[in-house]
Amino acid sequence: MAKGQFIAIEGGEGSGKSTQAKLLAEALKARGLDVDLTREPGGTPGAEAIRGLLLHPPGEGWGAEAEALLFAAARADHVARRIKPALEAGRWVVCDRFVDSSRAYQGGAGGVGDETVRALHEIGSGGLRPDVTLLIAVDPTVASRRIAQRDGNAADAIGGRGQLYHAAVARAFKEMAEAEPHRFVLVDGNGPPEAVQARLIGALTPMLEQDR
Ligand SMILES: Nc1ncnc2c1ncn2[C@@H]1O[C@H](COP(=O)(O)OP(=O)(O)OP(=O)(O)O)[C@@H](O)[C@H]1O
Ligand SMILES: Cc1cn([C@H]2C[C@H](O)[C@@H](COP(=O)(O)O)O2)c(=O)[nH]c1=O
Repeated sequence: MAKGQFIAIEGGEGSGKSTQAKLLAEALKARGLDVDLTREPGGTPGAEAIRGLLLHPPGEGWGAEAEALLFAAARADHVARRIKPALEAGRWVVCDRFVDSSRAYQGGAGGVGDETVRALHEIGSGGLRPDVTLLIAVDPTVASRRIAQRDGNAADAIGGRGQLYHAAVARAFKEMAEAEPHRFVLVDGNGPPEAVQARLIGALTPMLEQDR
């Protein structure tokens, strides 16, 4: 059985990841591929429970290291119980965020450091990396407008962090993409969803043609 392909969609808040992940899963299914659409943090009952603890923390919230460990724990469960079995069964996995979010948010903006996040990922998930990571970038004012329209004032514990934090997240993503150009594809997320989707599909064309 051929191993499936693992596609991660990354980017800052409001860049359109969830919208694009859904559209991409539909487009891949329409090509006859067996697709598992999932997300992080989450994707399994245990990881979804950890998601609740991370986005709506009890008490005074988590310290930076505890937060990084919780994301790694959620991911370990998700990889072991859902992503790896799907790939081994020849399915394609489309994941709305993966380890590069931990590298950008906890490692970069949160100050835990890239090496530590990667070490946690090695322990928890055997260092699994996507075959391709689609990094969606939008103008920050566009992203803020979309989030305000979607959420009003109801930000979660991480989305509600200040502008400086989210600017550091964006910088960390950019640096990762520059450092690993063979894995990352930078996608312009400005414009209507259908136009962004066409760019994503364009970026995946070599992978799709290889699979024919
Ligand atoms: N290309 C687009 N043009 C206009 N609005 C969009 C576009 N893509 C998504 N939206 C809208 O913007 C909001 C945020 O989109 P979405 O939830 O897909 O982003 P996200 O990157 O997954 O956000 P988050 O990381 O905060 O969960 C939603 O209300 C969505 O309908
Ligand atoms: C996987 C992952 C996520 N986050 C943050 C990013 C968002 O603020 C929330 C939830 O994600 P959503 O796309 O808005 O649903 O969690 C993070 O800090 N580190 C991670 O590894």
